[in-house]
Amino acid sequence: MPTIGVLSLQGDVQEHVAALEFAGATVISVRRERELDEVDALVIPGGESTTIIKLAQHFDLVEPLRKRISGGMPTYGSCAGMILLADRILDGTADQTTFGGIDMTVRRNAFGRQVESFEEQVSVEGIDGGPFTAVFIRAPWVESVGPDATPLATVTTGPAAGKVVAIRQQHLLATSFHPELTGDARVHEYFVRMVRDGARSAGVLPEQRGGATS
Ligand SMILES: NC(=O)CC[C@H](N)C(=O)O
Repeated sequence: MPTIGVLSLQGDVQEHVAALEFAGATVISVRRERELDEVDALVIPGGESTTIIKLAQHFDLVEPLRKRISGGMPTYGSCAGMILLADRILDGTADQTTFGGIDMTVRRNAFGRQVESFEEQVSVEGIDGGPFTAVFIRAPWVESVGPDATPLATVTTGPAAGKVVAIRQQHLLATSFHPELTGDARVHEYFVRMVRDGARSAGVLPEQRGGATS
């Protein structure tokens, strides 16, 4: 069973922990580099990207995180987590940086001030069982996608129709919305499968993990 960390600096950490445990992962909180060293994969929660990056700087986590993310650690970011996985951002604060990893430009708070929060049915490529009730809370969207990343979902109605709200690049996954808030664990199950598949192809599971079936 893979150990998945949830970056626990700020944001809806507990909701991700619950969804990952439901999806069959062993979960730990990550706030220190030594905790990061223990995990096979990481979730960056929704919250406030400016606060998360500041706290990551405070805890000397930025470079270790960049190294793990670019080195192949499966990582999933929801909402603020999506912003933090973007190689480029728009409408960030003056000095706002990210961990990067996904070849995309993300616009913060893209859905507009009036629309602080809304729901929409969104189908995600590669995830069966019908559309998600996607909850957007001061959410980003993906403004443009580079050649290395693959969009998995777009908004279909309203002024934001056509905007990408879920994306994957190899071992990295991001959604503008918060599946951790709706009791629908399919995105987390998809991520746990990504972690297991990656570990298997790297020869880490199941042989070097004691042969347990996973
Ligand atoms: N729900 C969220 O994670 C909101 C993201 C927030 N607007 C940010 O810039 O980080």
